[in-house]
Amino acid sequence: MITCSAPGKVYLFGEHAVVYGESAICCAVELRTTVHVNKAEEVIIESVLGSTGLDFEIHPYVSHAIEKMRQFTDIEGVAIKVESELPVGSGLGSSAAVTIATIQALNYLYKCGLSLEDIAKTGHEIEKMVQGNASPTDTYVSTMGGVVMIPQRKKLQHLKCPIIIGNTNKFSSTKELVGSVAKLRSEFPSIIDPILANIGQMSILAEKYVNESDYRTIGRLMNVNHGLLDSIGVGSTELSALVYAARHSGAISAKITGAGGGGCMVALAEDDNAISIAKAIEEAGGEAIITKNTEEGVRLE
Ligand SMILES: Nc1ncnc2c1ncn2[C@@H]1O[C@H](COP(=O)(O)OP(=O)(O)OP(=O)(O)O)[C@@H](O)[C@H]1O
Ligand SMILES: C[C@@](O)(CCO)CC(=O)[O-]
Ligand SMILES: [Mg+2]
Repeated sequence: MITCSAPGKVYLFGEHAVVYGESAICCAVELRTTVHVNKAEEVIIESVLGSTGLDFEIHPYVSHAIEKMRQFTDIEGVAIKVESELPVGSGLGSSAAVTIATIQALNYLYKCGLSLEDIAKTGHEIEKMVQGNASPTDTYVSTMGGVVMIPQRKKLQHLKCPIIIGNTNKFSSTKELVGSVAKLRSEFPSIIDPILANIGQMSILAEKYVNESDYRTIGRLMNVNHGLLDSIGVGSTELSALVYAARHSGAISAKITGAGGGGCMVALAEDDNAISIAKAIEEAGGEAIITKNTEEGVRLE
């Protein structure tokens, strides 16, 4: 049996805009998806979503990963078991983490010799296929770990401050939210395109502050990014409640992370106020997770 794991992520800047080629800065977090694979008589996929064979409805990412890996090797039957610390469909990159961990586990099991770059690229192709339109961000950061800038594929300085995630526990489908932004953009290109370009500029400006570990300035820009995400329709009452609870309890910054709609927000904290921010998020009706940036991308367990 081979076991691999891959991390989830939070966006400091640039979700949605990155789908249209703008820049984003994304940060791998210490919450991982673990995938066990073993040769078997038939295809069996087991996860919190159920137990299936090759199934593009219930297990689209894992099923496409098996199909893609069939381009490199002969896979007859395989038993795949997924365990995850990441909430499903919540903006923390659960789809990318399960995809990347599955590809790497199959890569080891069948000795395909894929490099990390190959794995990130194959993962991106799968996200595009399932999501309709997808940036390479989530799959790249899940493969490489650290803090990365996309589309430049540049590694930035490790983020040392505590990261607080607030989960609304309201499911959000990335495919649907990416579709709703596409619709808004096609109706009002002269309004929406400059907003997306502005978000991209924020990432370009913020690169320097990330590399200098200037969390105050990063935070001020993240708050602006939140407002722009709200303006393109990916906010919600529940997300706003958690964002403002975090800010009022002393967070350096608080914004939507990932596709939005429901799902999660992210706040940056000082070393000494992470717990009080987490409490404020819980009091506002969210589920709080205190985590940090990890340099560990996909790995063999
Ligand atoms: N533990 C898991 N086991 C099996 N499939 C999973 C698991 N976690 C996520 N998935 C797959 O990923 C889908 C959710 O992906 P989606 O892109 O909508 O949300 P996300 O990746 O959590 O958020 P975002 O893309 O905004 O970061 C699920 O419907 C399922 O197909
Ligand atoms: C909303 C989006 O920008 C981030 C999802 O985590 C979609 C993508 O980049 O594929
Ligand atoms: Mg996803």
